[in-house]
Amino acid sequence: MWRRLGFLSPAISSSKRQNRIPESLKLVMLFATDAVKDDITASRRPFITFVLGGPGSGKGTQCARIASAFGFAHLSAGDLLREEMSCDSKKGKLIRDIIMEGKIVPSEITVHLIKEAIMSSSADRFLIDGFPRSEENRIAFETIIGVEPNLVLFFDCPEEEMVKRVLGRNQGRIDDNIETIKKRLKVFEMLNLPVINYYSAKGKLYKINATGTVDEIFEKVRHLFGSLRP
Ligand SMILES: Nc1ncnc2c1ncn2[C@@H]1O[C@H](COP(=O)(O)OP(=O)(O)O)[C@@H](O)[C@H]1O
Ligand SMILES: Nc1ccn([C@H]2C[C@H](O)[C@@H](COP(=O)(O)OP(=O)(O)O)O2)c(=O)n1
Ligand SMILES: [Mg+2]
Repeated sequence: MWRRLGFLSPAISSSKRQNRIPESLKLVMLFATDAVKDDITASRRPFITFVLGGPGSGKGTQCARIASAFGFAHLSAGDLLREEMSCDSKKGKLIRDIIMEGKIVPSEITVHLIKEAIMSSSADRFLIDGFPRSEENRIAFETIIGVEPNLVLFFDCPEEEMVKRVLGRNQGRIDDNIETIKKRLKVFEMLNLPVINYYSAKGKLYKINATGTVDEIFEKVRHLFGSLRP
């Protein structure tokens, strides 16, 4: 199956940028012992799908459809961070400032939130929406949670369409403005494309053209998940 996905995913031009792992994350990785990993993987091996794509490419919209049609639990990294951001704490303020700037929150914070969400769910299949957004995110997940995704979806959408959708989103998000979206598009290209290339090379990537109506896009997604039987 994965070989087939690899065949379906055309190679994406690679980024020359290197992502550096910060010292703080190296420490977390050092202490991510097997005992910690076993929290999630000892009694079960959930089917994990990462859902990637630029801001406004339709990840959240399609995840909601996949979750209800195929029984996945939908974990949005952005939603988890926004929930944490609403806390009146130093960490909440840090997350708010980073999101406003269109940058990526330190991986130890995001992976911790995802880990808690997986552990408090009894689901056997997860959509992890908007993660990993950088090589640092990806490596932190693999190290701390100790599993790799079974499948990676990439919603490929032209920039002008993404900008139009984000500006029309109307959900009161602090980052849905033209200044932040411009920064987010740069960050997407610099940090997220290398992750997409990584999974493409591993034959785990399924690239979906994200233009068209929600129904048209979901038809392609439905076809993929219908053939999976996770
Ligand atoms: N295929 C589509 N065509 C037009 N608008 C869309 C489509 N898919 C999603 N949208 C709208 O675009 C906005 C961004 O979609 P969303 O699912 O939040 O994207 P993402 O999670 O990738 O940022 C939302 O207002 C959503 O209703
Ligand atoms: N893995 C992640 C996911 C989101 N974030 C932060 C930075 C992102 O710009 C914001 C919003 O992410 P979210 O996935 O909700 O955004 P979109 O649905 O793509 O518009 O959250 C992060 O730092 N790391
Ligand atoms: Mg989203």
